[in-house]
Amino acid sequence: MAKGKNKEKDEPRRSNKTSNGHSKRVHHTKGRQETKYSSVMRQAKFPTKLAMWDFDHCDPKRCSGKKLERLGLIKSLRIGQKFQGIIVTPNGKGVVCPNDREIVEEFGVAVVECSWARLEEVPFSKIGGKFERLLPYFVAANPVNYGRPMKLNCVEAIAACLAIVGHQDWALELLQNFEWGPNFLKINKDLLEMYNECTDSESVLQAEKDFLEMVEQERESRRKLKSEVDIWELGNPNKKFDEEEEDENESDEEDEDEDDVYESEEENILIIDVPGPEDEEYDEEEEEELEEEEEGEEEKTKEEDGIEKEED
Ligand SMILES: C[S@@+](CC[C@H](N)C(=O)[O-])C[C@H]1O[C@@H](n2cnc3c(N)ncnc32)[C@H](O)[C@@H]1O
Repeated sequence: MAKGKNKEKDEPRRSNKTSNGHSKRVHHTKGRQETKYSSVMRQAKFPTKLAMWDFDHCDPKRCSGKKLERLGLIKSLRIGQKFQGIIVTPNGKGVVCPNDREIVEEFGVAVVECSWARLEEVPFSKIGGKFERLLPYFVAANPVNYGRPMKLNCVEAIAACLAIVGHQDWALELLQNFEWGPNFLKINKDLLEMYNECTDSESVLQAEKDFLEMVEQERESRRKLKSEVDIWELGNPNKKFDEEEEDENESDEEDEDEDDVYESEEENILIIDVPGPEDEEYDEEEEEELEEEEEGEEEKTKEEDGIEKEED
């Protein structure tokens, strides 16, 4: 039973045997009788069958498969037992596609609850079934692998499969059992819309390829744009280095620059010296600092001009 998170509504009492013929465990918590049967009822209520082969690799507190099991939404399968529905597995051949809808509706979805780091320990030949599938590109929303592509946990993998075949409602129903869950559908909204328009595995793979190419192109043009902007913001680099050399010779002034920040006594403003490429902490992305440097440089030039004129 999930700790204090049992959201099950009161269910009508039924036989005290589970679907496997085992006796239902009964827990007495704070005067309330909680039975495993409510879980069984929930599974019966979920619109399709969900199953997993659980290899007990993961911390039960963080394992999404185990949580689904505690909620009675998923059934554990034995090694050697095959599954008739769609099996979302790293061992899959094709990818899940909208054409899988009927299989999902009739026979359900299964996953392999194991650690990503211990996949080689999984006896894939002894589990699985006729419809083993990979998932196309998705980004994980779970706290363990947040933001990482492809490494979905079990509930995300099942939800992704349900959503691809057009059952976003079922996907959401499942994900809502996790605080972060609905975010999975939000961050993958565009991808899902794209996959929903496909038909078979090939068309999903093509959509995935187009999407990844588009992302790469956007990344490339952002990179180009940024480097152009940086060049303009830096001004004339030759001029900058000449000036720095001159500054180095003026050793008295240099002491004031020790922390790269000093105060202009005349105008009482902070002038920040932006580190150059030779400085250890130089960061190309600090655009704001570069802007301030330009302004600082202008101020400095004005000051120096003023001094020279006075000396003249
Ligand atoms: C490796 S387990 C990790 C489970 C995790 N410990 C949890 O809490 O859910 C995740 C399972 O989800 C399914 N899965 C996740 N991402 C997948 C993908 N890109 N392709 C196929 N199956 C995937 C597989 O069944 C995989 O074994």
